[in-house]
Amino acid sequence: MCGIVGIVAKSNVNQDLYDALTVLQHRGQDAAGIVTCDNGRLNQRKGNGLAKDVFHTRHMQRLTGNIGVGHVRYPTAGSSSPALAQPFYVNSPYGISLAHNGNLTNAEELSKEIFQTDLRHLNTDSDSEVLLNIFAHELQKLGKLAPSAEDVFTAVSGVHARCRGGYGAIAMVANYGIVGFRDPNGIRPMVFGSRESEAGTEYMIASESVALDGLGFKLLRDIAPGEAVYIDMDGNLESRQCAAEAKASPCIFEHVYFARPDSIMDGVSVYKSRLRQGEKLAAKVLALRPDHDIDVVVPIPDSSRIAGQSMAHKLGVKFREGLVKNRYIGRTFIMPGQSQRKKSVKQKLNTIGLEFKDKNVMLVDDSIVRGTTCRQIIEMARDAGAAKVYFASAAPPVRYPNVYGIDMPAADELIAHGRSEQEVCDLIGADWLVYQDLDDLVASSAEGNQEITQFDCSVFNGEYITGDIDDQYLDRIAAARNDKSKSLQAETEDGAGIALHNDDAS
Ligand SMILES: O=P(O)(O)OC[C@H]1O[C@H](OP(=O)(O)OP(=O)(O)O)[C@H](O)[C@@H]1O
Ligand SMILES: NC(=O)CC[C@H](N)C(=O)O
Ligand SMILES: [Mg+2]
Repeated sequence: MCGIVGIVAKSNVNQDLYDALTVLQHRGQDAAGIVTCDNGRLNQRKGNGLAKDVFHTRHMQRLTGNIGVGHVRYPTAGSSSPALAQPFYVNSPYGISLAHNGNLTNAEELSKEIFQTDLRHLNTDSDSEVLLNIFAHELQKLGKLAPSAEDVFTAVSGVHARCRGGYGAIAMVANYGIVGFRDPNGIRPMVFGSRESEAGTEYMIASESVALDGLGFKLLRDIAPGEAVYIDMDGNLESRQCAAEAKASPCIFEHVYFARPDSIMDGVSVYKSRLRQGEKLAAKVLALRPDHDIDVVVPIPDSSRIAGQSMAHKLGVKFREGLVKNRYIGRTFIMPGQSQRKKSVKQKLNTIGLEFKDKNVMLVDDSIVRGTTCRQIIEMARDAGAAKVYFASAAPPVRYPNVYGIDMPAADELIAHGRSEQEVCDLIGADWLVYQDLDDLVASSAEGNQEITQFDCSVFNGEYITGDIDDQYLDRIAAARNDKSKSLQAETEDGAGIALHNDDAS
């Protein structure tokens, strides 16, 4: 669930790429990178941190060129080392830089193929480096001195044939153009848009439409599942369906949590989808407890504000912002370690006492994943004098790992895994817990675009739409990426800065 962007413009793209990354920052806080191409030379800056911390004026000045790609990272494979910051680069063929959002589920097998059959070297354990090398190999084997749009599309078809999982990617072929492509299920999102300049039409491809809005690009449309969109250096755009079989199954968790509400994703307004989530949740509350005694609905900022508002309205009770967020703390869920997440909740949110004192409060959050947030907030609500503390989740219980680009690899770290709703309620210390039904969540999104008949809901129902996920795979990723393994990895990572892509302190 990273943020990716690519721009083909008529003048330097550095500032626009930077601005787009800051708009996409909610998708990844761990590392950021930009690569531009100027007269055949690539300029690159990447490192750990937020976009504003990674790019200084001196870097921006050197990131010249009318074409470039950018990335903000939320790690879902490999470590958090600067060596895994993106875009990744490979010199052959042509010089390709790639920014990836998602997760390949067959990266391990592909790594072997890349070495043994494709005769290529991988320097990290990032699945994105795998994706880049597969794309590069598929393009190289066409043996062209200069690749055409057709060649690029053939290479994307080759990627579809070999890579499994969820991926949205933007690749820049030095001196030739930029291609954006999605996996055949369109699990991860991607849109493109255009902007008119005096010198001609400019294009942007990005994870979310908010990146286009912020920079004056007009949303043209989503890239379809399995489709690729290629823009050459002169600004000629071509698109092609490259997958043998494509069927939209976008990740519903984007609508729950990841995406910004002002984005339009696969034709669905994320804002409206969240409004509908709140209405349906209220309908469930009214059905279960027609004589409820809720005095006030309080959202847990930020992501549940919209669902909280529509829920309160439908319930006919007051909506109050009883929790204030420290805007300088990032999103806690996408932080890499549990201790960091836990500490950040208290630093991030504080109660306004009068909204809790002697009241029956319905707290609303978009989802409960590890239970880090809700446990602490319920405690805070009680400390603030609430009479009763009810809790509503705009998403159903998260019970299964995600394998498509959300870092929820270990089932036993999910508070609802193997537990009934009542058990979760007891664990988090609420007086009543109500979860959204999955059908209602799906309807909240599907009502925004009737053409999408299926969503990836694997974290709620354990059904993995790519069909290649078995228990052994889940055990493997759980062992490799649970919180304990990640903190051990972080401790032993002192040498990481010495990898090929150094994070120079300059
Ligand atoms: O059950 P948990 O493991 O705590 O995860 C769920 C919480 O994490 C997210 O908030 P986050 O602070 O990341 O971002 P937000 O400010 O966008 O709500 C999400 O909105 C929930 O509040
Ligand atoms: N969240 C993502 O999209 C992550 C991309 C890639 N799998 C990584 O870990 O770097
Ligand atoms: Mg939240």
